[in-house]
Amino acid sequence: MPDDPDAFAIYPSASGRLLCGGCAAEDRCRLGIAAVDATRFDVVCPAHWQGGPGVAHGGWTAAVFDEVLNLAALSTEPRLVTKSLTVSYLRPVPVERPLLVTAQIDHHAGRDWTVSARMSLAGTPLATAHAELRTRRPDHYARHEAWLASHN
Ligand SMILES: CCCCCCCCCC(=O)SCCNC(=O)CCNC(=O)[C@H](O)C(C)(C)COP(=O)(O)OP(=O)(O)OC[C@H]1O[C@@H](n2cnc3c(N)ncnc32)[C@H](O)[C@@H]1OP(=O)(O)O
Repeated sequence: MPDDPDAFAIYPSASGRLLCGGCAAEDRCRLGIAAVDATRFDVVCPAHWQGGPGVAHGGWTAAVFDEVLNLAALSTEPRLVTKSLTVSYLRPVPVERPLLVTAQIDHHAGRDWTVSARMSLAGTPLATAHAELRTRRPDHYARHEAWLASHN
């Protein structure tokens, strides 16, 4: 745990990838996301995220959206958290097939962001998502740790 948890921010890894705190040490995205640019992502659902036969777990799809929706705003604001995330599951998402996810910023004012994304296979939409992001307060993680300590 760093001395100042609020110093945490996403920076390019050794290989130039933008990775979350859980994947940075391995220098690979365990969800199977590869950025094409800030708003387009090549994604493959790893087989171990299978929910039904040959089909992605819905939690994997939501996690991918959470990641890319934050990535879409990250170049403008590196200190974001997700306030809400809504996913519409339109068709089953196959594992181990090349998917495209596109994301965009719909609105930004002050600390509030609304963003949306779409996951598709060969041009057919499989799922869509909308999220509210918020620029975190300067003491976000310190406040969380203090709150947690008070509940031990
Ligand atoms: C390559 C990598 C790309 C990116 C990777 C990461 C992608 C993933 C991004 C995420 O998923 S972030 C993790 C999921 N999201 C969160 O954990 C956010 C949790 N929610 C909050 O921290 C706050 O509710 C939120 C920042 C959304 C709003 O807080 P605000 O301070 O702006 O509003 P408000 O003041 O109304 O606070 C709402 C309540 O939360 C409390 N709160 C806010 N921040 C807190 C904090 N930091 N610690 C403890 N409590 C906190 C606050 O005290 C208050 O409690 P009460 O209703 O009891 O009064």
